[in-house]
Order: sequence, then C-alpha cells, then structure tokens
Amino acid sequence: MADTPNKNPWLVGMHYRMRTVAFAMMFVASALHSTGKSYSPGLWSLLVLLFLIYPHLQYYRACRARKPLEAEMHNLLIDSVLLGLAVAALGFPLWITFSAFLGTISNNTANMNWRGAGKTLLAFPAGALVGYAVSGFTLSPATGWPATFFCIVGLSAYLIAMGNISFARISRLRLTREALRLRETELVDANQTLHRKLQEIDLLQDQLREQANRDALTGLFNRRYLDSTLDRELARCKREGQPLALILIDIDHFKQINDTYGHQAGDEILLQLGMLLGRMARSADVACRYGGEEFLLLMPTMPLEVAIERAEELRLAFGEMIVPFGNFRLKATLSIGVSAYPGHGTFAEELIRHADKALYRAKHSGRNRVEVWDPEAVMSAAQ
Ligand SMILES: Nc1nc2c(ncn2[C@@H]2O[C@H](COP(=O)(O)OP(=O)(O)OP(=O)(O)O)[C@@H](O)[C@H]2O)c(=O)[nH]1
Repeated sequence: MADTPNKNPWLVGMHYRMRTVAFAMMFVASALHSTGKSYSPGLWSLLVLLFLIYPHLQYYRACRARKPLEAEMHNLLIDSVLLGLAVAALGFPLWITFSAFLGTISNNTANMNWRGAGKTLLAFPAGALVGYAVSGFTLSPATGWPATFFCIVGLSAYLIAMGNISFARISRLRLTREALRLRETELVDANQTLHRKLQEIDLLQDQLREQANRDALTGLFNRRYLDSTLDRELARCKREGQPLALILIDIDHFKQINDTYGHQAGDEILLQLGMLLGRMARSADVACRYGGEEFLLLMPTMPLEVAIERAEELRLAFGEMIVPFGNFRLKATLSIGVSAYPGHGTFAEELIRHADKALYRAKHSGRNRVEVWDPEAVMSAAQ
C-alpha cells in the first residue's frame, strides 16, 4: 500500500476500514461455527483469503483505479458475490448467512440507493450459487450459540457504525453546503462591488477624456480636440458635398489689457469671449480656444457668405460687450480671419493657414474687423 495516494476519496478509505473489520468478524464467526466440524484445508484457505486478505486487495484496486469512486462501487458488488460464495461454502449457517446478507445489502443500499439493493439481490445469490456448486451442495443452517451470539453482536455493531458514519457524512455535507452558500453570498456582493467600481472607472474615464479635450479656463474645446476633429469634419463635408468654414479670432491689444489691468482681468475677458462663442455656436459647430488669446470656430456645412455674416455678428457682439472687473468696465475688440472649403483649400492645415493669413490682414488693416482669405490680396501685399 506504499503508493496509496492522498487523492483517494474519503469514502474509499472509510469502506476499507469498515470492510477490514466486518470481514474479520465474519472470519471469527466462521471460526466459531467450525467448532465440532471439520473444515477442509481448502475451506480454511478460502476463508483466510476472503475474509482477511481480500479487503486489502480491494482497497489497493480502488486506489490504483483512474476513478477510485467508481471502482469502489464495483468493489461493493464483488463483496456481495464473495459473501454469497463464502456462506454457501459453509453450508448456509443461518446467522452467518443473515449477517453477511444484511450487512452487504444495507451497505450497498446506503451507497447506491435502491439500485444497490437490487444489484445485491442478484450478486449475493449468484455468488451463493457458485459456492454451493463448488462446495458440493452441502446445507447445514444450524448455527451454534457462540457463532449466533457473535453474529448478533457483530451485525448490530456494524449497523450502528454505519448509522454513525451516515450521520457524520450528512453533518459534513450540511456544513459544506452552508459554507458554500456563504461564499456564494460573498461572491455576489464582491461581484456587485466590482460592477459598481467598473461603472465609476468608466465615468472617470469619460470625465478624463472630456477634460483632456477641454480648455481649463473657458471650458471650450482645446487645440488637441480641434486637430482630431477638423480632418474628420472636413472629410465628412467632402463626402456629402457640403461646405465648411473656419473663423479664427484674436483679441486686439490683449497684451495691453493684461499690462494695464492685470492678468486676471485678461482672464475674465477670455472667459467672457468663450461664453459668447459658446452661445453663438450651433450644435454642429466646434468652438475652441486655439492659443493664448486666439479662438477658432469650426462650422461644418456652413457656406463662406454665411460664415462671414456670423463672424461679423460675433465681432459686433464682442465689441459691445462690457466686462466688469473690480472697479473697471473693460472693453475689447476682435480681429477675425475667415476661410472656407472648398474655395480656400482642401486640407485642414491649408484652411487654418489661410484663415490665419486673413486674420493677419485684419490686424494690419487696423484691427476690429473681419477679413476673408483672398490670395490676390495676399500677393499684392507681398509685392
Ligand atoms: N490673461 C491672460 N493672458 C494671456 C493668456 N494667454 C496669453 N496671454 C497673453 O496674451 C498676450 C498676447 O499678446 P500679443 O501676441 O502681443 O498680442 P496683442 O497684445 O493682443 O496684440 P495684437 O494681437 O497684435 O492685437 C500676451 O501678453 C500673453 O501673455 C491667458 O491665458 N491669460
């Protein structure tokens, strides 16, 4: 038994102990029954082999099997066959036969349900038939009182032990089931917590993504977002045969405002311009802070003429705006450059460059005005 691995189910070990004790008791009962009879050496050998050696062989077999539990169920039926064979070889002594039959059928029923009982009813008589044939059809049911007494005590002890083991198994099962239920509840709780955390992470990721695309001061989109959006919007307008306009906005003499009233005053003006742009932009427009005091309004599907009108409206609205700051009432003006697809370029970078050139012209033509990209005007300015 050196290689009996620990992986063997508890049931196999328990059966081994029960079988070893029960079969040893059967041997004692047979020996007590032998008083006054002359058992042949062959019969003694059979009894020794069956009741003292066989249980260890069965355990070895179950331990070596690929499926020990399945092998053990077969062992139980082999027990029935061999017990039938043994009692037949002894001539069916009544109490020994009764003990052997009741022991094996109750054991098989406990392990295999009614099917176990049914199989025993076939296996035990089958073994008995073989034993009866081999031993020469002897029949001596009378059992002496020592063997009878031993059988009654032994069978009772065996059945009590079985009841006790069943109780232990049921208790163990109940405990396991309760532990499992507890673990299941814990798992459900953990799963819900995890689900909540994942939702929080999703939300935080959305917020982070949003923050990464926004300017902290004005809340408008930032240049990073514009870079990723402009190409996409332009491609969409090209696909759909729609125009697209850009207006680039710069606050005039902003440095002067900063220098005169302080950086915070400049920030307040930037904030107010951001809010004005937000109010004037359509839902399809993308209003963004393009640089320090530069803003850009991307207007998909907007023709150049309308974009110029919108730029003019914006310039006027901002020019009329009074920004209170402490005791001061600040005012500023805007210079705006406009470019549009398809007339002023087919690439995003080209359109921005041309809007910037138009803005440059607005600055150099006296500021507080809207200028549209005009290649000829640029050329003549260059000459
Ligand atoms: N308050 C404030 N000022 C900023 C911010 N970003 C850039 N600026 C300032 O904006 C000013 C831009 O000045 P310039 O580029 O010389 O332009 P300008 O004074 O507006 O003159 P023109 O554009 O030629 O009319 C600089 O003084 C920057 O320090 C900001 O976030 N807040």
